[in-house]
Amino acid sequence: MTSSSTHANGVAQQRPNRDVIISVRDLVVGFGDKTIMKGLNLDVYRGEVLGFVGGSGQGKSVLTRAILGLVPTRGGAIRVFGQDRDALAPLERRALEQRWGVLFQNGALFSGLTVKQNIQMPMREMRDLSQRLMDELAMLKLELVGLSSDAADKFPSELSGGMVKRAALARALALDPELVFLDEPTSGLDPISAAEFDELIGTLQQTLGLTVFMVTHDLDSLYSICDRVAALAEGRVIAAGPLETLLASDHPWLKAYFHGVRGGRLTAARVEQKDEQWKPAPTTP
Ligand SMILES: Nc1ncnc2c1ncn2[C@@H]1O[C@H](COP(=O)(O)OP(=O)(O)OP(=O)(O)O)[C@@H](O)[C@H]1O
Repeated sequence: MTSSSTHANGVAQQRPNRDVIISVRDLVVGFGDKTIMKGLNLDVYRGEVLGFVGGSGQGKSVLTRAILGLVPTRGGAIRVFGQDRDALAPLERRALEQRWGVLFQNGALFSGLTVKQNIQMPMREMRDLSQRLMDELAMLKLELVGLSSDAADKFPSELSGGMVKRAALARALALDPELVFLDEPTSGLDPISAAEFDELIGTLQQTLGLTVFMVTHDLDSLYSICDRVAALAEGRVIAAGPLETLLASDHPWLKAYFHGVRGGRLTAARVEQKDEQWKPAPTTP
């Protein structure tokens, strides 16, 4: 089931159909005597960019890592592509993990490897490819994320912050995933680089048909590329839906986030911008 909608940035696009790609039910996660997720529920639909927001330390990264199977859960169920990874045999789990790519916070590139070697790391682990083919694929991935071939033989320390993010995105795309997890992809970037990175994610999502789960603090990203937003507070998803729905919420955290001192300025500016777009074109006499 698909229908057309308008992206937050005004670009017409397909609304995500209702195929659930990630389903989280009654999830409980904790460390020691601290419970972080207290019965969390969330659905992520095929072909959408879901922005996941929440205060610092609320558990956004923990949820991402729980979905990826990197932290143990204490209760509930997580299904990705309809499969419960804990119930899978090792080979099936490996096949499932090849269907997603991850951009960890700050890129998490291996500092001792060049960009090309970083991109080839998942290929080496998961595929049996010749070096020549891996070299060609690495160059394609670099081009896809807007990096020149000169970047291939550089080490992460020789790259700018924006280039690190792009190289990390290229690595996340190494195995042609259907689903991509992005943990604060624009953090640490200046506003221009952040906007360019948002645009890149939006373009890739549309051209490659990706489903994107994006943890972010960046209000601009929510406005420009997210189809839906989910908000985390007190161990649960307190709201999920189009940004307009969250903007209208009375929940104290959402009100503070979107209409507080910093968020309020951006929200007002964006609403004004949208009003401008909605004005009818002037008629010629
Ligand atoms: N391996 C761990 N062991 C113990 N506590 C942990 C572990 N990983 C995360 N936590 C705790 O879980 C809580 C949530 O952390 P998480 O990194 O998910 O927050 P976040 O919402 O992503 O924050 P931020 O926006 O600041 O990145 C924090 O209190 C953190 O200290």
